[in-house]
Amino acid sequence: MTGQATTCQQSSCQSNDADLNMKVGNIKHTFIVMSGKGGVGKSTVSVNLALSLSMHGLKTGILDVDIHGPSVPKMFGLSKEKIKMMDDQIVPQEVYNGLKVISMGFLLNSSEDAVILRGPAKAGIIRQFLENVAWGDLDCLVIDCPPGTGDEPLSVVQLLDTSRSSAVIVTTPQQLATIDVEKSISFCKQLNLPITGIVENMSGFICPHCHAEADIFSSGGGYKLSQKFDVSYLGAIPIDMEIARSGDEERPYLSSFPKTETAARFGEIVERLKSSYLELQNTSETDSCCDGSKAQECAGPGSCCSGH
Ligand SMILES: Nc1ncnc2c1ncn2[C@@H]1O[C@H](COP(=O)(O)OP(=O)(O)OP(=O)(O)O)[C@@H](O)[C@H]1O
Repeated sequence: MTGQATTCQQSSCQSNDADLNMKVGNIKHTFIVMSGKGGVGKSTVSVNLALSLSMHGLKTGILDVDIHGPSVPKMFGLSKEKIKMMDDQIVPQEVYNGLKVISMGFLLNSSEDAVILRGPAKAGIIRQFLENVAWGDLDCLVIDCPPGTGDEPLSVVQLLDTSRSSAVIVTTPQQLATIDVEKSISFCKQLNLPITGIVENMSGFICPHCHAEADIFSSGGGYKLSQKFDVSYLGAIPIDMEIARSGDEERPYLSSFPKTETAARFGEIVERLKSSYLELQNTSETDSCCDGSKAQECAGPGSCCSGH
């Protein structure tokens, strides 16, 4: 463990919620990417969705809170980067024309370093990544969580305003993975975190030669889950050898293959994320009064404004 990683800055942990709300207030919406199971492609999906949102003109950031296995830096070719500070603030790395990236990996001396931290220390680091990063004004922040429903996703949800955040749940099609996703859905429901929808990754394999599709890990598990729990289905990403290769070559798939069948599948998911983002923006605008209070809470003319 590195000295930096272990040091939970007490002053920051104890800073008040108003500070955090003000900073996070510059981020219009946060998509929290979760999965019940490890290795289902959550980081791959997070990285490519964040890049695509950014390429669609939304000011976007990605925060990797996978404290024990941060893979986002490698996927952007940023493995050697370290945390940069300016005026007491952490400065995010910028890639692909303005996509902002922060990862626990930037605190490690090397990717082989093991991180041994208990829950409260992890919560302190996650808080700093939300509070002390110069994110600027963002339309969307994508948060890549470690698998499961442990300390990291719990801290993220507790620190954020759930009216401006929602979950994107990634699964593979097999029953074993979908059983674990049920736990993620239950986690969101218990914490009142809205679910934007489910993405089924590694859903079938498109042969690069004959273009026939084979269901190697079966398919449809994510869709069935969405029906069972009345949650939106965002779409499916096939097994694609170029996705695996891109990860190894330290670049996001969509940066090199923007016009393939797989890219089109990512595009459909991003369109759904964008619609959900715009819908939520409209709702919050019509819902809020001139002083920032909820319209329903406004006592009407002569109280905070005369607009109702
Ligand atoms: N659709 C896909 N086609 C081919 N390979 C994929 C696909 N999705 C992910 N992979 C590969 O699977 C491996 C695991 O992906 P990734 O690291 O994104 O999973 P994860 O769920 O974030 O893992 P972890 O549980 O460790 O956080 C990577 O090598 C990645 O390149």
